[in-house]
Amino acid sequence: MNSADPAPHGPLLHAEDVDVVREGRYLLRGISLTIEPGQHWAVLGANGAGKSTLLGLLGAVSHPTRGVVRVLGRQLGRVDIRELRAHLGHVNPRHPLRSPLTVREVVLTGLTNSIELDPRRKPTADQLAHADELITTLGMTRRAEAAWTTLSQGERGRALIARALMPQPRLLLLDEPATGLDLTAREQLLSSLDELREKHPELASVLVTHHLEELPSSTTHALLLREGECVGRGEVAEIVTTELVSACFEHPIRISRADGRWAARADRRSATTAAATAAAAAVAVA
Ligand SMILES: Nc1ncnc2c1ncn2[C@@H]1O[C@H](COP(=O)(O)OP(=O)(O)OP(=O)(O)O)[C@@H](O)[C@H]1O
Repeated sequence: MNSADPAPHGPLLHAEDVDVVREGRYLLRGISLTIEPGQHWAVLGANGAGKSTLLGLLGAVSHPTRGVVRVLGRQLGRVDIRELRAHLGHVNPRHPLRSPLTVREVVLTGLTNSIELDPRRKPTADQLAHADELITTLGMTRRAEAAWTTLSQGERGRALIARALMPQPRLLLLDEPATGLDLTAREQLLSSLDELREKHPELASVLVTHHLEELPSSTTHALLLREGECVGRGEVAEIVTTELVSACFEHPIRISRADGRWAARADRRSATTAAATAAAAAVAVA
């Protein structure tokens, strides 16, 4: 792991009673979360629930309005966040690269956390070998020499995960990594994540999504957000349930799990019952 690691022991991340207020509006309210090595969190919620806002805090990109966030033992607001970011692998699906770097070169930019290659920094033989190992883990060996500009969205996603892992971070943050992928690309991405987590048991991750089908089977914990507030938080089997997910999305949803993966369907029976109850209540009020 990274040699200048500021907190080799203890939780990787600890947020306590955090509020984020922007323009007088609560984007997050009273959020607490502790992430230990080896845990793989899913953050779920409807559009606008505050998932990306939370990921911004965890990635030391923004600060809480109230409450405390400790990333690798360091409190946000009291340390140079650029230093902390070097220990976090943040995968931004809107990576702004325009030039035709090869997949291997893109992965190597993870060493300097830059968009383009830094011509002054030649990678060492060990770093090149590490890049190739990550490319293999992410299933991109045959595309290692391909230019970024020619990659499909799924290939770009996997290249960016390898790039984020280049500095050997302890925490990997993934913002909707499967958005826009076709079925095969999504399944390849999720298998790569499962494999990665198996190979690096100390790595922790946070994956944001609004689709339960996009959760890798290696997910261990979940946090459900509704309008900036926590609806449930804990071990995935206790949180990703019909009851809590329905409350999170404010819609009757039935959750099923098969082969370690989750599926969500609108619960028509409950929807009909809910609509009938609402109609009866409206009649009663009238
Ligand atoms: N800087 C800001 N100032 C004011 N409001 C903001 C700001 N950033 C985000 N918001 C609002 O905060 C809410 C939460 O945004 P956020 O992007 O965290 O949601 P999300 O759960 O990631 O949504 P989605 O699933 O659509 O990506 C949204 O209503 C958004 O418009």
